[in-house]
Amino acid sequence: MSKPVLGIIGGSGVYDIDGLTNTQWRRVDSPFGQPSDDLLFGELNGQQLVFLPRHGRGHRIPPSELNYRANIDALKRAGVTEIVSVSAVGSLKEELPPGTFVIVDQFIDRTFARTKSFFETGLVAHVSMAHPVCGRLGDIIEQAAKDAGIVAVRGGTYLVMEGPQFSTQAESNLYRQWGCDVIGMTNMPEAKLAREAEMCYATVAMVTDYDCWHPDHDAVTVEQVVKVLLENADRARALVKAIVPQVGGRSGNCAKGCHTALEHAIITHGDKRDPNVVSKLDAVAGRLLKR
Ligand SMILES: CSC[C@H]1O[C@H](OP(=O)(O)O)[C@H](O)[C@@H]1O
Ligand SMILES: Nc1ncnc2[nH]cnc12
Repeated sequence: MSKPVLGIIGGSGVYDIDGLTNTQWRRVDSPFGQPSDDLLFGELNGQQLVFLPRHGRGHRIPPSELNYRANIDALKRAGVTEIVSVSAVGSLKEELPPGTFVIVDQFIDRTFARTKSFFETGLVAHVSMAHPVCGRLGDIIEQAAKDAGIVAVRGGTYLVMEGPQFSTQAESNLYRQWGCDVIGMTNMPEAKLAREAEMCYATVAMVTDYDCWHPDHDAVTVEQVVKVLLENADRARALVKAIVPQVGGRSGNCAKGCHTALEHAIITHGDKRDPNVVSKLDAVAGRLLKR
């Protein structure tokens, strides 16, 4: 049974969390390489919290070069059990204008140039991604938004593109035909790796633009994204503050199965496992591999 510790992965425009006490930026080493930055450890109203700026402080690292494995592994080593991703996204629907917060519940992963699993030759595992977002954490975010007086749309499909260039209009229209709601570049393989590491994962997507499909709006620019993010920074901060106390209330493992996702996922026979691969997975899968 894991003690609940909230980890926040801050996306574009979110490079720090204010209002924390007992703060310390601490380097956490990972066998998968360098995380995006040091981790910020702190407390919010007596509740422990760990923060990681996804692109590093100062936004140094593009989506395709992020070391997603090191980021999730480092958060796991830091004791994090539930991850809330805060991400800027483009809107693929008229009714989701810039400024809307969406509690995403599905992803379509169109990325192709990233390492997507902690597992490899020498230790093979297949986890379920049918429900990529923890519904319990989604409930917590929804309730926290209500408590903080923030309107947030529950549910939505996030199309994850490779980037770093924004989409062509043909691509944007295709994703709209697929029924996707929002588009971004980072939440995959992050969500897949969080599942493999048996951590709850949920996303607060902050709509910053209409991508490039909308006849009445110019195509997205970084300038526009940053402008809308700054306008919404106070609401994002208030939402995080409201989430923290609710995460602390969990007792026992996540009822949605996030903390036991690997239970029946590892298929490589005990005598065929590569000890080098196994040793790197001490944090991610140590619970099962030490047996
Ligand atoms: C600065 S616009 C494009 C950039 O913003 C989003 O990042 P994040 O998900 O970390 O907020 C998007 O995915 C792109 O990486
Ligand atoms: N339109 C867009 N496409 C991809 N990522 C984004 N992040 C913010 N807006 C975006």
